[in-house]
Order: sequence, then structure tokens, then C-alpha cells
Amino acid sequence: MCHTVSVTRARWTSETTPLPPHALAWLSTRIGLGTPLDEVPVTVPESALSEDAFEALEAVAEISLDAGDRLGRAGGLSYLDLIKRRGCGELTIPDAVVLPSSPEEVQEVLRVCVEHDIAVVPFGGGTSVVGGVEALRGGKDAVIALDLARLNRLVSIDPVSRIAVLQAGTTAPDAENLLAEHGFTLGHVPQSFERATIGGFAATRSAGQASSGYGRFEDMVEGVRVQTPAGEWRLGSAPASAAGPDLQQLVIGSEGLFGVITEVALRVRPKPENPVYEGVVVDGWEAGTALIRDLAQRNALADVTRLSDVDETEVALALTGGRKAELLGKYLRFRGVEQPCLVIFGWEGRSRDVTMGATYGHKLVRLGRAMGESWRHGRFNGPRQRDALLDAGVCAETLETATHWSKLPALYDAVRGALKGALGDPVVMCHVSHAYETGASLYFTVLVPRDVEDPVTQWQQAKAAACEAISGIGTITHHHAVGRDHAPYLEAEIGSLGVEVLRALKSTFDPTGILNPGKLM
Ligand SMILES: Cc1cc2nc3c(=O)[nH]c(=O)nc-3n(C[C@H](O)[C@H](O)[C@H](O)COP(=O)(O)OP(=O)(O)OC[C@H]3O[C@@H](n4cnc5c(N)ncnc54)[C@H](O)[C@@H]3O)c2cc1C
Repeated sequence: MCHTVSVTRARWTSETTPLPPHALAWLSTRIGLGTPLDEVPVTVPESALSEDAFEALEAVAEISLDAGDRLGRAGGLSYLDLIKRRGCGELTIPDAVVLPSSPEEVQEVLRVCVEHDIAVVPFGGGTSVVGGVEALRGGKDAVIALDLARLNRLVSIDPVSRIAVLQAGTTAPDAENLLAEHGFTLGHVPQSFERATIGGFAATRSAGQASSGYGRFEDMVEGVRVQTPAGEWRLGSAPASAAGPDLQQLVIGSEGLFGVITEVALRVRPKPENPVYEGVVVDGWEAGTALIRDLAQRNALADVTRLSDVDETEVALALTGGRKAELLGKYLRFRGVEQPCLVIFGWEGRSRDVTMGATYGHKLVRLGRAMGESWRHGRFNGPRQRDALLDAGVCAETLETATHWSKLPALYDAVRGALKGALGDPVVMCHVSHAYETGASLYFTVLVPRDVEDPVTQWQQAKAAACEAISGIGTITHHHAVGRDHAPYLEAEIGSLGVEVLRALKSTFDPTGILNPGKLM
């Protein structure tokens, strides 16, 4: 028997954020609009979960076999995931959705899944863009999505040490609201902020837009509670320790292969009273990266420090629209800027004076707070507008990497060249999203008309070309994680011995291999 349901969870929000008319006009001139991709009903096969397994799971946690619930956990939110939900390519649909409400229930679910040999995909916000939540069976007869949405509490707060313990299924906005009641913030704001969870951030070594100031997610983790098929594991008793290798770092970035993270102890900071955001423009990508490197190496980065290349700046200014964009263009030309590259600075705790003082000697044009605030207010529009771009027949996707400063120009050229080679004449935009003393990340956004015949292969080929170009120069992922999509490139980065180490750990935590098959390695 098959159930047919219409797709709802494929969209970022229940309402589509339309593209403004000037954005549509720009798209149609620059790349031409493609054929709209309509939403079609998707067929959901009957659950393969045996009656025995269903009853055993039902005895320990809430479980749903509802077709809509299962479809809602069929993959993440990459471009390919989104178009698969619109009928292009095959979706992997879990046989059941299990919703435990406590770490103890998670432990019991794992016990039952080992007994019945069922694959388990830990599911946080489902925002993975690398196939991390694909419901792969790994040779098992059935697979469940283990949705952590009901683990959404603030377990404890220690204001003296500034540590909060949050359950793994807490979404980022809920975490911020819970912490705000105590005057604190986590300061972790990835672009997927509205939907992603604390457990997902820890499982993928996430980086937020303000990570120059607040640190990457792994820098915030003070302790973890993990349920594994081999039992519970708790780590984190001091701010630093010389008691052997840092085992906590094995959990962070383990992408659900070793266990299910159920609680995370996090360093929190006082909520800033008056965050200040500003925009400046530098002349050219080379000058821009030199500025950011200088700031990073002088410990003068703003909490948010983001440099767009010429193409991304052009798009940002074009999308500002109308008379304002025209005047800005004129002003920049008057100031002698030939290749405008936009820099956004945001100060949430760090000193504006320190950053701006360190820019001395670099040529930049200040655009003031209006530009910074406009970026801050629009920073979640990207995910919301992906549905509208699909509706307009556009293939819109992102990918990211990082390398050392000396190799950054080569990495930038290689990825752009690969994407252009694979896609014809796409718009390829790039920004430095995170900067460090020794290097930086590069975040690419691609826009191209969707191939009507075979949109899946169109993007798969482009992504493969970009990954080949990255391999050997930079990391295959700076913050999106490995998932299914980057798994073929992991060995080149960590070596065959590295993969063996991960396999050995996996067999210790998960001897029968139920957890998240087909991901990471
Ligand atoms: C539009 C958009 C923008 C994005 N921007 C950013 C960004 O700025 N920075 C960034 O870092 N990432 C970004 N991402 C990627 C994604 O949001 C992150 O990887 C995020 O950390 C995933 O969190 P989640 O709760 O949605 O996890 P999910 O997508 O549900 O899961 C991610 C992986 O972690 C595993 N997992 C989830 N929860 C647990 C748990 N409790 N225990 C064990 N394993 C678990 C899953 O099995 C899966 O392999 C973006 C994604 C989208 C769609």
C-alpha cells in the first residue's frame, strides 16, 4: 500500500518569501530564468518496520508511521534534497519517526534498535546540506529517523562559571530565548539559525556568522552527554585538562556515527547591549583578503567579519535595488573604487576601535551603519528565498571550504574555475565567512538556470568538479560537515590511517553498525 501526501516540510518557512521585482529583473538579465519547478505529490512506500520492532519501540518512546511525518524527515535541505521533494530524483524515506523525550528514552530506543537490527538516523533540525540525515539503511531491513525535537529543555545554568546545559533538540532560537531569561547568549548564529539544533551544531562542528568573536561551536562546548549502543558516555569536568587526548572532540563532528548527543554543556556570554554593524568597501579581492588577514593576525577582527568578492558585492548592490544602488555605485566610482568588495563588520563584545584602528594603512570606503544593519536584518533571507528561486527555475546552491592564507588565492581560482567549467555561465559568488590567524574559509554561492532534463546530474557534476578542485588545496568542508556527499573525499584529507581510526572507534561505540550508515566514511 502507498500513501500519497503533499510536501510541506520541504519549505524553509510555511510562507514563501517572494523575490523582490528588482531581484527577478536582475536574475532574468544576468542568467535568464529557467522553467519553474512545481511541487508534486510524492509517493511514500509502506513502512518496512516489522510489527515486533514497532511494538518494542512503541513501548519505550513516541513513534509515528504517518506518511507525512516520515516524508518530513526524508533528507535535509541541500538543493538536491529540495528538488527531490519536488519529484526530481529519488528520496530516501525513513520507515518510522521516533520521538524520545529524555536521554533515558534515547538509550532505550538504541537498545531496541540493536536488538531488532534497525538503522538509526539522528535528526535535529534536518538542515544538513551534505546528505547527513538521509535515511540510508546500510544493509538493514528498516531505518528510523530519531527526531530529537522533544529534547528541548535548558537543563541547568551556572552563572558563575557561565555554563549552560541544553538538551540536544533545542533549536537555536529557543536556546537564545532560554538563555536570554538569564541575561546570556550563546552567540552562535549560522544562516540555518532559525531551524538548526544544539545537537546538530555539535555533531557537525558548526560555525556561526559571529564565530570570529564567539568561536566555532566546538570552542563553546564544555561537556557532552551521549547515548551510544555501548552505553552512556559523559565528558567535560574542567575548562581544560591534560588527562590524555581530548575525547570530547571525538564526539563533536561525529555526525551521529558514534552515538546520539542528548545534552551539551556550553560556555555562554552576557547578552550584548548594543551590537553595532557597519559596512565598508575595499578595492578588489586581493586588497580585501589582505585586510582580513591583517586584522586576524593582529587579533583585531570584529565578532562578525565577512568579505564579499566582486561578484557577490555586485549582486548585493544590485539587490539593494533602485536609486539607492545607483547612487552608491556612483559614490564608489567617485571615491576611485574600481572593483568594490563589501566588508561587513559586526561588534557584539569586541572593540570597534581596535578593529577600525587596525584598518589604518588599508584603503577603504566607509558605508556606515545603514549598510551593516541592512545586512544584519536580511541575513536569513537567503534560506527563505531558496523556494522562490526554485519556483523561478533557478539552481541555487552553496559550498564551502577553508585553507591557509598562502593557498587562499589558488583555492579561490580553482573552485570558481571548476564551477564555471561544469555549469557554463553561472553566477559564482564568494565570501570569506570566517577568518583565523593562519587562514580563512571561502563560501561559494552558485546561481544557474536549472537543467530541465536532468537537474540532479547538473548539480552533481558541478559539485564533484568543485570537490576535486578543493581536494589537496583546502578542506573538503569548513562547517557544513561530511555527511554522505563529502564522504568520498575524507580519506584524501585524513589519510587511510585516519579512516581506520574512525572505523575502530565506530566498532567500539556501535558494534552492529546501526548508527547513521553511509555518512562520514
Ligand atoms: C540555508 C542553510 C544555511 C546554513 N548555514 C550554515 C552556517 O552558516 N554554518 C554552519 O555551520 N552550517 C550551516 N548550515 C548547515 C547546517 O545547518 C548545519 O550543519 C547544522 O549544524 C545542522 O544542525 P541540525 O540540527 O539541522 O542537524 P541535522 O541536519 O538534523 O543533522 C546534521 C548531522 O548531525 C547528526 N545529528 C543531528 N543531531 C544529532 C545529535 N543530537 N546527536 C548525534 N548526531 C546528530 C545528523 O544525523 C546529521 O548527520 C546551513 C544549512 C542550510 C540549509
